[in-house]
Amino acid sequence: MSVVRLRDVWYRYPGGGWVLRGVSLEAPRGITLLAGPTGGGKSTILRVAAGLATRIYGGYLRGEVEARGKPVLVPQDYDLFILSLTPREELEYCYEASGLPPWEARREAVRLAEELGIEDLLDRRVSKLSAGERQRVAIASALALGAEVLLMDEPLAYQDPLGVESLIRLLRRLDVEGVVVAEHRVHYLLPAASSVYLVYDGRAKQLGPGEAVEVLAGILEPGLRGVDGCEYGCSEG
Ligand SMILES: Nc1ncnc2c1ncn2[C@@H]1O[C@H](COP(=O)(O)OP(=O)(O)OP(=O)(O)O)[C@@H](O)[C@H]1O
Repeated sequence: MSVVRLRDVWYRYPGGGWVLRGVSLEAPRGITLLAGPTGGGKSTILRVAAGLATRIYGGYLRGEVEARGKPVLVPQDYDLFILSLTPREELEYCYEASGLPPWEARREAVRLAEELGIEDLLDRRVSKLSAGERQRVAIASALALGAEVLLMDEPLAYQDPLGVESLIRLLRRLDVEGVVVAEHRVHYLLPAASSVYLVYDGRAKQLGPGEAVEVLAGILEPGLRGVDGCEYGCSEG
């Protein structure tokens, strides 16, 4: 059963040509990796899956888009996503926006912060947090908004290897239906992925465990071949 399903989806931004040209994909539970060359359409697929493409950018969309539960897109630029002065205010605001009364929003904000290990950040200024800390807050905000399918655009950008490992551990244990990640640094995510799509030229092609390393090494990361022969979905924890 897929958590996100696109069927023959075509999309173009206002005034432009088609940037998605018949995308069909099914993201199962767990982490789905969208990889591919720059400008291939990864971010646009996330926007379409989140139901934001035509709402925010306009343009023209056709084809079928379904998500199991509420999809929330965490964009690469967290400053566009986190609107409050402090994480506490942000989480309370998101919970209230999801329909909780203020007293419950206050309680849930603390509970979620503890769950994600960001309770120490609650009363810090968002503007003074590191990129990695802001990312945690953005993920928490998405969950507080009721995300059941988390869509993440290049979450590994600007993260050091330790930050990457801890983010991937977090993504694997989140209580959501599924996570769809657009990412260039594929070698970190391949072992954690349940499904991998190569996105290029407005199309998406599913890559099986046996071919992902070879194909992505050819296009994105020549070093992949040398790292190990790990097939995706192979590592635990
Ligand atoms: N807001 C926009 N308005 C018009 N065209 C856009 C817009 N955003 C993206 N595009 C175009 O859509 C195409 C796909 O872009 P998209 O950002 O989805 O690719 P991507 O695979 O995520 O690229 P990258 O890896 O560089 O982030 C590109 O040709 C891009 O120029």
